[in-house]
Amino acid sequence: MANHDSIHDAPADDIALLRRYRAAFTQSREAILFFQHGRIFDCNPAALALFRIQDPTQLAKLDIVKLSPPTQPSGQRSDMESTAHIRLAFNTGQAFFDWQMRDLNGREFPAEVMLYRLDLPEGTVLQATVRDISEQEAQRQALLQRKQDLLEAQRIARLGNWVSDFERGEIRWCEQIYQMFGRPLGEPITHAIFMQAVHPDDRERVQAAFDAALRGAPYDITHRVVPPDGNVRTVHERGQIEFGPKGQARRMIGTVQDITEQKTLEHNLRRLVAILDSTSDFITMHGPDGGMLYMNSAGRRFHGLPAASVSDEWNPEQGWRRHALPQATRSIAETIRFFHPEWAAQRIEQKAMPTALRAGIWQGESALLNPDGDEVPVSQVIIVHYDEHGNVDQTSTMIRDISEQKHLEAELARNAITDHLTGAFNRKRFDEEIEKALARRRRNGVSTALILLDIDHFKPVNDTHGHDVGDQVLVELTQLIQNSLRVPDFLARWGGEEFVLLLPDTGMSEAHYLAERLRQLIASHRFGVVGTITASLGVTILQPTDCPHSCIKRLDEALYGAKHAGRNQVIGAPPIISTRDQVH
Ligand SMILES: Nc1nc2c(ncn2[C@@H]2O[C@H](COP(=O)(O)OP(=O)(O)OP(=O)(O)O)[C@@H](O)[C@H]2O)c(=O)[nH]1
Repeated sequence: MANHDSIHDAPADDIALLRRYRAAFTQSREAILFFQHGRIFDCNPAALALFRIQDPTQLAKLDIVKLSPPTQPSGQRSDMESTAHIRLAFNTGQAFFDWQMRDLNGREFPAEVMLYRLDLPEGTVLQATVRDISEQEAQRQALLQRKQDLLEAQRIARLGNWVSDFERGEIRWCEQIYQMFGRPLGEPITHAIFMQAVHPDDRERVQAAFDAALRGAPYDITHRVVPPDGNVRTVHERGQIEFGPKGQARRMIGTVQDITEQKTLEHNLRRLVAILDSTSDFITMHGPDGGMLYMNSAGRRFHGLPAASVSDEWNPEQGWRRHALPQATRSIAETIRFFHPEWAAQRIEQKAMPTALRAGIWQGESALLNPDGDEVPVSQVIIVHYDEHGNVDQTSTMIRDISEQKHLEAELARNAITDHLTGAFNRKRFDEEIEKALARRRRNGVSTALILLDIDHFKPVNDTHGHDVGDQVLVELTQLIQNSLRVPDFLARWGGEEFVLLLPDTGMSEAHYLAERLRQLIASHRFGVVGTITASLGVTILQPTDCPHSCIKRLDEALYGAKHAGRNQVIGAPPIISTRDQVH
């Protein structure tokens, strides 16, 4: 603009040419600037607009350095960098470079700059063509970001994509696949290299799937890969073939997903379920609403439900599935009533569940109903699992049939208080009973009687027939006595061939009468090969001042009296009354 007057001095053709150039210069959408010694002396309207130069007369004062920020994105100082480019343009005639520019309003933008050295009659000047590439740059950045996001998403999903271009005969893997297959990044890939990475045991299957895909079948296969580090991974591959117009396979596009962790989890879970299924405890799992999701084999056997395999009950996509479980197990309330007797159901609802929900676990005893409706005692553990928000996620129960244990416990308890040969109570139990009887006597004055019974001449029975026969006599005698007692009467083996009876609410004459009846019963009974035997009996009643020792002593004395008086008789103490003569 500063030099356009010179056009008038030129010949006509040149003038026409110059006008054309001038028009092109003026209308160019690219910013064109001329400068010399660092000062701009001409520029086109596009440059004025780009650099927001309002007043063209300012141009002459404008230092080229003013159109750049002090430093470039690279961190270099703009003045030093630009000097280098200008020097290059001077020396070689041109210099192309990307440059961060700044307009007079202070907006910075990236640009492509082309510097040309123009050797004109009036001296050497530089022409700068500046193209604002901020939009392209923004697009490039957005594209780069999208690519990075995609890579990141693929990395998170452990997903890689590949293309097999049959026409060009090349396979392209994304970075993820190189990593998954443990190949050096950028290595040219062939089908052979891919197959080499596939686990040897899976190669045949993968090749068959690939061949089928070439014939149009969907390529969808899970197989293992063995990277050079030897850490076997499991991948899921999916692919799709693109066919050309003549039906020829052009290329195949596919994805590879590393599902090693998922597979490991799946395997572990299957193993755990297998363990759950092999235990003899009954295990159930319930969803957040309490509906039953799973019952292990032991539970199914106990309740007479159809057996189930792990895959019937669980799969990786759907989790637990209610396989062949009764309708009535869809809610917690129904489930509890379905499996437990009423008292246990109430205990679980009112105590067990509230405790488990509060503390995460409850353990205690309850009972189950077997398919015949019989009650089976069980020990039960209820565990409540919570999710990360503190909501109930699942409830598990572990139930153990303790009928055997209960039976043993009862037997042990019985053994502790009974004589193992005769089944009568033992001395220890009698000691407790006499204490209670004495306390009762003192408290309410009700009479309690004691009878001590000793077989006469038992030694010869053993000596003649052997100890086993002697034992049998003791057992039979116990039965005989037991059968003639009332419910509250108490029989214990005092020791050897001696038995003691405690008879609540019984006075002296009544006790005497019973003792006499027993004596006659024994004397008239035939004890197998032994034939008949007799017994001597002592009788007494508890006195308010008695202690166990004093009453037993009295009883012992009465029995001694009966023995001394010739055996096979009843003696009461005190007073000493013999009844043999009365009965015979
Ligand atoms: N078979 C058997 N015999 C027992 C058992 N306990 C004690 N005896 C026997 O009972 C007999 C008791 O004998 P003694 O105390 O001499 O009295 P007895 O022969 O019954 O004579 P008197 O009591 O004086 O009439 C002994 O031979 C003991 O071995 C037992 O559990 N089984």
